[in-house]
Amino acid sequence: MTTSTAHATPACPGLGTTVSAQGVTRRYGLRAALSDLTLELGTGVTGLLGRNGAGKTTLLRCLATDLDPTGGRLEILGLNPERAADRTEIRRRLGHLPQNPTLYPHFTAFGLLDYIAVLKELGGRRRRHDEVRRVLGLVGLYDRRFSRVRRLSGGMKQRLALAGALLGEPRLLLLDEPTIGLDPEQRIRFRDLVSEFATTRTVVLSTHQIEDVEALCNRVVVLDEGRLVFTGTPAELIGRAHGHVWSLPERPSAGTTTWRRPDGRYRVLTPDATRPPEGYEESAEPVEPTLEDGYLLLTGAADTARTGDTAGRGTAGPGLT
Ligand SMILES: Nc1ncnc2c1ncn2[C@@H]1O[C@H](COP(=O)(O)OP(=O)(O)OP(=O)(O)O)[C@@H](O)[C@H]1O
Repeated sequence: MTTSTAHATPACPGLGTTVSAQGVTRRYGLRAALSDLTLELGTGVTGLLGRNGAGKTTLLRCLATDLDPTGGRLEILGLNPERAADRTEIRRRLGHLPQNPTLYPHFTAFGLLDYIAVLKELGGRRRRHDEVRRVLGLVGLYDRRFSRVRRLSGGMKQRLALAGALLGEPRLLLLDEPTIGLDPEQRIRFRDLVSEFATTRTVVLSTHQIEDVEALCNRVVVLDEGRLVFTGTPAELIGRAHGHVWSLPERPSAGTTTWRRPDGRYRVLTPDATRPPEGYEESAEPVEPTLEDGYLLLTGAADTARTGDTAGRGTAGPGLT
């Protein structure tokens, strides 16, 4: 299912709605970081994609009740974040890993999570400590629980911040670029953790790592300049690029998104038409598209790469309707 701007979109069928946004707008001064966003999300992992500045963090911050929309209506976990009592209840039930989490450097890993658990009002001392140990185990930092935060590596700090978001088993988990700095082993561990977590809960994952979206998400939302330009399954986004990807024996003269593969042939993404680039009708071989191809076509980035025109946004790919 695809939408250009403000069309209602169903959540995962049969799995209930966790987040409902109706015409949500968020302005910073005159700039609209989110424009008239209508969207419903349910159980599972939703991948939030978009270029730098597309509005992903702004959307997550609105869902985390950290920012108020300047227009439209949000419903989160059946509650209205405009009402103070509801807002408190939403905050009790959500976990948020922000883009630049604040981690007090002189705390130990355990002490920091315990501090967050106190703020989250997670029961008495014993229950709280059990919960802290549980999430430390989930992110593979149990052995480092007595290390000072400042002595942890970048990837470990990221995992510690994730553990903080997981405290209390939130119903809604908001993750802003969570896999930055993780090594491959930890990234797999992250996928395992999030995919299990999302069998009964809602996860919204903002990322530039398209392979994480392919691996984890049952739903993809693409933002472009604050507008919703796609919502659907990963397979539907890949489907956008069918017939647009080719393998050629040489770099085509008319530029398009391309690179030289290890086998010496050039992988080419043609934004305009589902036919081989002109002059290569005989030698072109069709290539199975990836999610990245669908995304590049949708956001017009394939055209931008071709022209080298980073400001030229008038050449949107065929997915923009
Ligand atoms: N506090 C702020 N004050 C003013 N403008 C802001 C503020 N935060 C974000 N913006 C602007 O809002 C727009 C959306 O920013 P946002 O951080 O939501 O994008 P993003 O998709 O998360 O980007 P990235 O992928 O780079 O993290 C951008 O134009 C940005 O410059």
